[in-house]
Amino acid sequence: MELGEIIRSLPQYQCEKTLDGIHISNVEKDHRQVTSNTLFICIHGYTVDGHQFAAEAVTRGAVAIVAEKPLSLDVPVIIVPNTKRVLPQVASFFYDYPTTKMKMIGVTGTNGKTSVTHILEEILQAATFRTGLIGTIGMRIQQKYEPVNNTTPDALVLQKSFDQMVQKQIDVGIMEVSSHALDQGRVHGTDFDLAVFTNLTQDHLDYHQTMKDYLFAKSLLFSQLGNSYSKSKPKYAIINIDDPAAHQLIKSTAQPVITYGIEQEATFRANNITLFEQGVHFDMETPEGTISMNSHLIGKFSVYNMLAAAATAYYAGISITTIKEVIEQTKGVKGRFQPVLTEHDFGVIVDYAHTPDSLENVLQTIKNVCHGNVYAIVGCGGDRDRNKRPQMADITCRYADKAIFTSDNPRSEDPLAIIDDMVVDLDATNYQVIADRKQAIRTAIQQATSKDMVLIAGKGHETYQVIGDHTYEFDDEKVALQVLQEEKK
Ligand SMILES: CC(=O)N[C@H]1[C@@H](OP(=O)(O)OP(=O)(O)OC[C@H]2O[C@@H](n3ccc(=O)[nH]c3=O)[C@H](O)[C@@H]2O)O[C@H](CO)[C@@H](O)[C@@H]1O[C@H](C)C(=O)N[C@@H](C)C(=O)N[C@H](CCC(=O)O)C(=O)O
Ligand SMILES: Nc1ncnc2c1ncn2[C@@H]1O[C@H](COP(=O)(O)OP(=O)(O)OP(=O)(O)O)[C@@H](O)[C@H]1O
Ligand SMILES: N[C@H](CCC[C@H](N)C(=O)O)C(=O)O
Ligand SMILES: [Mg+2]
Repeated sequence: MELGEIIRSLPQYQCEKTLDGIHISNVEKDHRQVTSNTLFICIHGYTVDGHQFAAEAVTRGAVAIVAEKPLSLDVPVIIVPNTKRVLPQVASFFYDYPTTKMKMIGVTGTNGKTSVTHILEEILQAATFRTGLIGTIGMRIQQKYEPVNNTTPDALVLQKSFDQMVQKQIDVGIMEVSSHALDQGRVHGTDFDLAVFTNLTQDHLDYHQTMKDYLFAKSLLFSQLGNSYSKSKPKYAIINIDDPAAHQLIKSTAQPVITYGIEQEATFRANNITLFEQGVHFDMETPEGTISMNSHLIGKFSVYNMLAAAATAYYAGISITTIKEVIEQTKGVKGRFQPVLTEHDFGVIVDYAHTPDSLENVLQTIKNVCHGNVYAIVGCGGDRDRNKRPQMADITCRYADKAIFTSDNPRSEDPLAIIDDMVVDLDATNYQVIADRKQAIRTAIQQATSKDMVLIAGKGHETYQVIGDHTYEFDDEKVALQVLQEEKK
């Protein structure tokens, strides 16, 4: 694409050199990715200022630079007021607005995004749609996951991925939309058709400061959902009506609202819920009548995820019959209430609960089905929301018979200092501190006896543990299996 074509699409810019005759074959914001004929965009980040890499980008092949200030370089330097706002504009223009060429589903909320997007992927694939998925576990176009740096990557990575999806004739893009992404405009330029809200509870207060700011960030997905009614590309906001934030989100959007829930009247509503150790039964009210559902997924929170997926799939054009069939078959996602297969008479569950609400839901679910003692191995991530630490410790001690506080990903923090933050005001005494995660898992497994259940919370699908500057291999499921074997239990 010609540089002039890209730059003239911007509302405001200045450049002293001619833009003509320069061909752009790549756009980058990281100088390490620059190749010949790249347009390099300098981003002033949280950690470093990308302007300092502009000269190196030119050495590597950048033929033009977008910046917020003059830089003395031999290539054209296009000055704009704010490169962060320009990035999504250039990205979607360069890749020719790929999300207008497929159906796009965005799922936001504190908990349940990965779970809901995966159920949706299964339903859509069963209905023979070709799907592209982006989220915490990675990106996958139809089959294999590729790693992504963020649950919701930046606009450039996103638009490039959507372009790949269009090239591969993907019908529906499904993605998790994090509050950080909404706040930073990573999804500017993404034309969502269905925007889904799971729930809002405390997390990320290190970043958003207050719950009001956190809610505002979430609401952007709904306020930015289309700007006109369109027959060819109808838009829907799919909202969990039981969540206290629901009404604020409904007010944020001009598009038709579809509700789901358990407590309140809703378009998709679950009644007569029976929770079992092996799954859940419920009746689901739908626009086509009530159907009975039998699922392998566990816990009331999973009912919410199934309702969200069902409502979204229905308004994406899938039949109720297919929705029911797939939901009844699905076994869930790696690391979300995942049983570790043991031949022993106690259960071990790996779960990604890393917020107070998710931990409470999961422990409540285990408590309801466990006939012995509940062991919970819980830690909190370093360099993340500190407010949730004492809450998570308190919840653990309230539900578990025996709590073991350990390390999650301590990152740059002292593991014991994180655990201190967790237990500092704790009145309960039914806990032990074992900072070494493997040792914590071993201790619980050594102590567990018939009918007990051991919850290993916080890291779910993760295959690593970040301690200081090092990333070590660590997979809760594998470690649990190894310990079970070593302990001959
Ligand atoms: C706080 C935050 O959101 N940071 C994001 C931000 O990083 P940053 O601003 O620190 O970037 P930076 O390192 O200062 O770099 C600035 C610029 O210089 C460039 N650069 C940098 C170094 C270099 O050698 N050369 C170079 O060109 C960079 O490419 C960039 O353009 O931009 C990066 C690229 O888009 C993101 O990967 C990064 O996410 C970090 C890793 C992160 O941890 N983010 C978390 C808070 C987050 O976003 N989490 C949510 C999930 C939440 C949930 O699931 O609940 C998510 O969506 O992942
Ligand atoms: N609807 C829900 N409500 C509350 N808790 C849930 C819900 N769904 C899942 N959980 C719990 O939250 C954990 C994380 O679920 P999931 O990975 O689907 O959420 P997420 O929103 O993608 O999280 P992240 O923000 O880290 O990407 C699960 O392991 C489970 O413990
Ligand atoms: N998306 C979540 C992941 C947390 C996972 C937990 N294992 C941790 O490292 O804190 C976050 O950024 O808060
Ligand atoms: Mg996720």
